[in-house]
Amino acid sequence: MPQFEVPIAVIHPESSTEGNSSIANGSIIQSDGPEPLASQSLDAEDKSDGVPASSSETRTNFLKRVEDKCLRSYKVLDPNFSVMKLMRDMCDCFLEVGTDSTDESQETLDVTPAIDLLKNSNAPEAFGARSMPFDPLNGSPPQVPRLTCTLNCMDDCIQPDENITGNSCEIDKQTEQNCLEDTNSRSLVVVQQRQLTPDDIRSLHDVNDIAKGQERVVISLVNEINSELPPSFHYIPQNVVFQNAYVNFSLARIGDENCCSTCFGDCLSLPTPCACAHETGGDFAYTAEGLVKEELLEECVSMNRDPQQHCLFYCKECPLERSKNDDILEPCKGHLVRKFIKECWWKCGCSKQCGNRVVQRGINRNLQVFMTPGGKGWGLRTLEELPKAPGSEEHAYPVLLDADWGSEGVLKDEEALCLDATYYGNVARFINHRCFDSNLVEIPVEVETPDHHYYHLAFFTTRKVEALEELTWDYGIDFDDHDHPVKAFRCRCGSKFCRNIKRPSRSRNRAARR
Ligand SMILES: C[S@@+](CC[C@H](N)C(=O)[O-])C[C@H]1O[C@@H](n2cnc3c(N)ncnc32)[C@H](O)[C@@H]1O
Repeated sequence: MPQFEVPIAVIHPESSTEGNSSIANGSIIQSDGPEPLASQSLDAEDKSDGVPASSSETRTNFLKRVEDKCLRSYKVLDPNFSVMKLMRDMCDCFLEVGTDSTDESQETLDVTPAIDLLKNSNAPEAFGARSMPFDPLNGSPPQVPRLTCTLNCMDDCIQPDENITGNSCEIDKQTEQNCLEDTNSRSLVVVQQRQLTPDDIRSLHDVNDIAKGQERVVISLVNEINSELPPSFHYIPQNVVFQNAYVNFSLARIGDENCCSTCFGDCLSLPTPCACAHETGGDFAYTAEGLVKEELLEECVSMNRDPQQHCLFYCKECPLERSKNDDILEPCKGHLVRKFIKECWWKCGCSKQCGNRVVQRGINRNLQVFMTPGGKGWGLRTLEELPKAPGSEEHAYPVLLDADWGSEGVLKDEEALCLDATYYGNVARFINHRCFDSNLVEIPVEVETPDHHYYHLAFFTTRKVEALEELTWDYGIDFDDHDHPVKAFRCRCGSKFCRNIKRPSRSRNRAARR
């Protein structure tokens, strides 16, 4: 059973969850091209006679770049020659020229020769525009520093903001013909609306790798459904403590009984399991292939699907109930006593490649963020077949780390932790909910500290998952609990066990533990 640890998020006190439940719409998609330019407008007028010297220079520079590119790319123009590619190259060149330039006075750059080239090319296919940076704050259509890089002649056919989407947009042959026939407006437009703030830049998404190289694998993003942009958030591969969250890591808290300082190499190859297997009953949680062992996995799946059959504990004063705005404090609805996995950590003597270090090594599966066709927004899918139980860590929908509340007596509000990937998170923030028969199950994993108060939530596949299948997780939402600090949505999971349609009585208990 393979594992992949995904979600990473910001840890904050549970009480600050309120108001964070919705994920901001709109975001930035950044192509692998250059960063947004300083003020540049490449307008439609033919100013070949009166262009300012700086523009003339830029124009020459631009044309040379296009020519160089064409020479490199189109030495032999074969029957498959694509105008689309040429258009993309043109956009690239504009961006490069604009980025190179420091002259803010230049406002126009005539590209008539390039468009003439297009006119003469008998373009066999539709035009397209590249993905561009977008407004992370306001969503679509983009409002902030952005590049609008498109043919003016498209304006008659398409609203300007429709020209650029998260991916690319196309216009039909008639539109293309109209464009080619339009002799009055034949240039590219690059418009700057305002300067990017450092925060804008940090939250730009690279569609080729939204993790920006911070994971062991690249994680691409595609939208084949509509023009919606990904939400604005900062990708972080590790949890970060936010606000005044009560998280205390210290070597001193890891006692000798909780680590294997005398181990060497791979703990899984020891004839007798070391101290790090105590948490899982004296046997390691993982197989030599890095998968969660079947028995543990089945138990965790059963716990999620049928919590009533498992041990629940009830807080004297439940922080979850306290966080609701009710006048009367409702009794605790119960929390599952969960199974933990404990990995080897800093104080252990084994190697970093030890088989009892899986979640801490990060994502190693080929995953992709994609726009779901069923109205659930963005989702996460695997690009490769996953056997039962590959895992990945941490996540998205705000989750209470309540697995050990029972042993903590009366918990102060600031001690109750919540994983929230609304603004900072990893790819697991895109995992959508599926009632009951989801293909992922979450298991708490200790990596830094043995206190069960702070832990990672790792996702493991509950069955074999086909390539391109969406990865889903049962959030355990009680769709009828309107007081819950994290507001539910209208579930479109498509499961025949969907609790948003017919709600079995057990769901209230499930929801209560999150
Ligand atoms: C953790 S995010 C998942 C990623 C999200 N789809 C997005 O586009 O960013 C959780 C949100 O996704 C949507 N969502 C997740 N599962 C859903 C489902 N089964 N039906 C409808 N919406 C869902 C809800 O809006 C929910 O608040």
